[in-house]
Amino acid sequence: MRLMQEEMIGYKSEEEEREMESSGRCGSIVELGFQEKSAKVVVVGYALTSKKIKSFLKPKFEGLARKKGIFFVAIDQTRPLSDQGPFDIVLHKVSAAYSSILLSGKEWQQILEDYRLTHPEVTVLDPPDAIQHVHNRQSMLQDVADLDFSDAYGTVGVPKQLVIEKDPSSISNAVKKAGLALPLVAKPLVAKSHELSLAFDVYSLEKLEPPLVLQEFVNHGGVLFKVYIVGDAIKVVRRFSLPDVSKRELSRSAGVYRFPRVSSASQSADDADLDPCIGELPPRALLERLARELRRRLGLHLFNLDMIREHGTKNRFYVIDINYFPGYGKMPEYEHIFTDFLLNLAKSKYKKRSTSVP
Ligand SMILES: O=P(O)(O)O[C@@H]1[C@@H](OP(=O)(O)O)[C@H](OP(=O)(O)O)[C@H](O)[C@H](OP(=O)(O)O)[C@H]1OP(=O)(O)O
Ligand SMILES: Nc1ncnc2c1ncn2[C@@H]1O[C@H](COP(=O)(O)OP(=O)(O)O)[C@@H](O)[C@H]1O
Ligand SMILES: [Mg+2]
Ligand SMILES: [Mg+2]
Repeated sequence: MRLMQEEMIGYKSEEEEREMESSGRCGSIVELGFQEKSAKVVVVGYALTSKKIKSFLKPKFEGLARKKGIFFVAIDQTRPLSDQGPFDIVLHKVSAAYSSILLSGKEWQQILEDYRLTHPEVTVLDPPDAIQHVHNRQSMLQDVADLDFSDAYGTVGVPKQLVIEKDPSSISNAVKKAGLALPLVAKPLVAKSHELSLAFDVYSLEKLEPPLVLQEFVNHGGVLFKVYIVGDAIKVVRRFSLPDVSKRELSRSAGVYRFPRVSSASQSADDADLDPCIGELPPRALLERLARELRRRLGLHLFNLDMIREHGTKNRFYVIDINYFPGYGKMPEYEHIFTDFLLNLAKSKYKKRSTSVP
């Protein structure tokens, strides 16, 4: 059976796209000195790492954006934001690593927050405190747990987990008390760190350094679904993941195995000849509802979910990771999806502004 390679929801037809282009752009009207005539354009200020600029602001993407009237302008973090632009949209990924040498991550976050409050006409993608919420592996999954998602298409939960703040010697007791089943995945509490350990006995976990999240390992046939969300649009791709651990293997193994970074090494599984029970994409209706709920609860437009299907079940899914502003450059057709998203955002803001004028 040939599996559908990818699934897109909320994607516009070329006709709609042309219509949008010819209907004139929205957002603020900016006189750009380098253009012959004044034009309605959308100005997007960005504060991203050089790694992100390289993977996301690719020439093909910037070229398409320009054609649609979207211009990207680098933000100078050493100058007041109000003196720059004016921007319609500010695109950023908040983290200590993204601040300039003159600013700490916290200071940059405060600058963005103040700017957001004093410039309601600008859409700051996304609010810094909402991003912080998914920087911690405990709080990131709380909304999925609270959602307790279940419908005709399947269920979505989070693996049973436990946070170890400090004192590694208490781990074995804490694990037994919480009733977590082996094997366990240990992840740094801060989502920015990607080192991962797989433990086959509780005592070896005491070698690890808290703060940690300990999570039950869920067998999923070695395939993971990356669900990319860009506003209302969703795109799903398959990636290879950690292989299943059998009962026999578990009973014969001990110790803890460390992996420097599983996800970045994992390859696309879209072209692999997979057993459909493992590789079939999560139902589209389920993803639409889940994404809608999470967008609202998390207050984010730009994120992805790492989802797995419990091996042997029809549609019992777990969300194991949420990433803010992930590697969209790896998402097929991101150029069209992202530019449409930016145009729609500017358009809705512009509409709101013009209707609120007395
Ligand atoms: O750079 P990429 O393409 O590997 O993107 C990373 C993401 O990969 P993905 O798109 O999910 O495959 C990656 O996702 P995973 O945590 O690896 O699942 C993170 O979002 C990472 O950001 P950070 O290091 O946590 O701040 C992302 O890194 P940054 O590009 O934001 O530095
Ligand atoms: N509870 C789990 N059960 C099974 N596999 C897991 C679990 N948690 C993580 N993994 C595997 O480890 C990888 C990395 O974990 P993840 O939580 O996504 O962290 P990162 O932020 O480093 O990507 C996942 O992509 C998946 O392959
Ligand atoms: Mg991940
Ligand atoms: Mg992650």
